[in-house]
Amino acid sequence: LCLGRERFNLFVCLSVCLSAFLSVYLSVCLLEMNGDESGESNPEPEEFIALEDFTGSGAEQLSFAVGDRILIHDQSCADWWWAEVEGRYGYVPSGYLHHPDAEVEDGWQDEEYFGSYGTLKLHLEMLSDRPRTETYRQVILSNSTALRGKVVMDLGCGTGIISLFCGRLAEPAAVYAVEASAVAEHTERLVKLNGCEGVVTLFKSRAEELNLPSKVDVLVSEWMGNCLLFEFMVESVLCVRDRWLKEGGMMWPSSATLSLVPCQADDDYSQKVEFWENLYGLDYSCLQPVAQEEFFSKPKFSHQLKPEDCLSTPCDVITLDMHTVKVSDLEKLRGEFQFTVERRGTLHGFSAWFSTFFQSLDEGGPTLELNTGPHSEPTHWKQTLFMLDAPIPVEEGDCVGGAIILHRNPVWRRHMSITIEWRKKSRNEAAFSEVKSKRFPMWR
Ligand SMILES: N=C(N)NC/C=C/[C@H]1O[C@@H](n2cnc3c(N)ncnc32)[C@H](O)[C@@H]1O
Repeated sequence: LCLGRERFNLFVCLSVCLSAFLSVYLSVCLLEMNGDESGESNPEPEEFIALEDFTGSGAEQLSFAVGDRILIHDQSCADWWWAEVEGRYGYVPSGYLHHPDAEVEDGWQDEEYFGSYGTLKLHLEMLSDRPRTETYRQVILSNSTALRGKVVMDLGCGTGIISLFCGRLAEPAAVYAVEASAVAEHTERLVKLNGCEGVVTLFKSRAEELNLPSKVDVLVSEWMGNCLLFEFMVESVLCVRDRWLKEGGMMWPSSATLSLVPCQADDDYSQKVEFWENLYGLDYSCLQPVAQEEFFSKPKFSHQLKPEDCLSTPCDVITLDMHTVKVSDLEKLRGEFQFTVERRGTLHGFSAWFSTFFQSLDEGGPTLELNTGPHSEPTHWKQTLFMLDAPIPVEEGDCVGGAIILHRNPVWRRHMSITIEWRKKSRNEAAFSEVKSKRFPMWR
């Protein structure tokens, strides 16, 4: 009996300890779970800056605007973080956020940028681009009389070809050839080799740091990047314009436009997405969303858009007047569009390209144009393709309306994101569909 009583007491004691342990354990778990909701139990939330506007979908996602301060409570998932914005909780896309302390030693990445132009590779590509280079030659040639006695600056002259056109095809008083990369060593020799040292003076310097003997009458530069603005060399051109161009001086290009067209892209869609449907008799279709993300979340540059893939007449969505546009205007550029579909097909996405225009120095003289679109001779830029996540069948007479927004990256100053918003109205419908949108980083 006494053994039994001892065992009984032991049993009671153990069960009391066990239930105490369980209740403590459960309350900690509950705290942990509740804590996740408001972040109390987690370490101090970290503050990030929104690089971009974001419109959340569903109750789970938080919307915010570029520049908003976002408190991050949980980064356990790579792409979606648990966040708080002004007392609201939800998930936010981590790619839209920048940590203020993240050491951005140089948002312009100048070392890498000018390094890339220090070898011949990119210059060979640009010089091999006949429509590009020939347009600048024609601009100098057709203005040769008016250029007599003028002071010209060639900003970002590279190997100096535009400066040599000026020296050989016209009689300017002086040409300031400005080049910051190591290619300038070769430019020095090219100026001598082509008998232009009396006219062309080379400045191996960043254009923003120049000290010139005089202001200039003409500022010529070939600054255009993918989607017109990538690299944002245009900022250097505008800074130099404001500092060194005489009142009433000429900018070449004088203006630039970004054009857009809704298009088909059967090859890209079949090779990158449909490809996974039936692979040697095997079903790989679960990889299609992965392929969408990997291949279509960024723009495709150097896309060769065929005229027959255009679903409507292109339209100019953004125009820059190079005599008046301000650097601050470049932070956010928005263009609206409304396309009428001209033939039955599949809307896979939109293609973009740019044109630049060169006003004549002679009153009433012809304006020359460099058009990098699908109806012109191909250039090294070709076109840029923005693929939507789901193809949209379209009929002749349908309407595709929307907007394109170029948002400069507040941290990585040579980068931007391009957001395309679109909606469709079939020809026999009265109302447009809901607006959809997709943001394409170029490239951050
Ligand atoms: N992307 C196209 N189309 N052209 C790029 C053309 C870039 C060329 O211009 C030079 N460059 C760019 N920005 C500056 C600057 N701020 N000061 C001096 N040189 C500069 C680069 O080193 C290349 O040689």
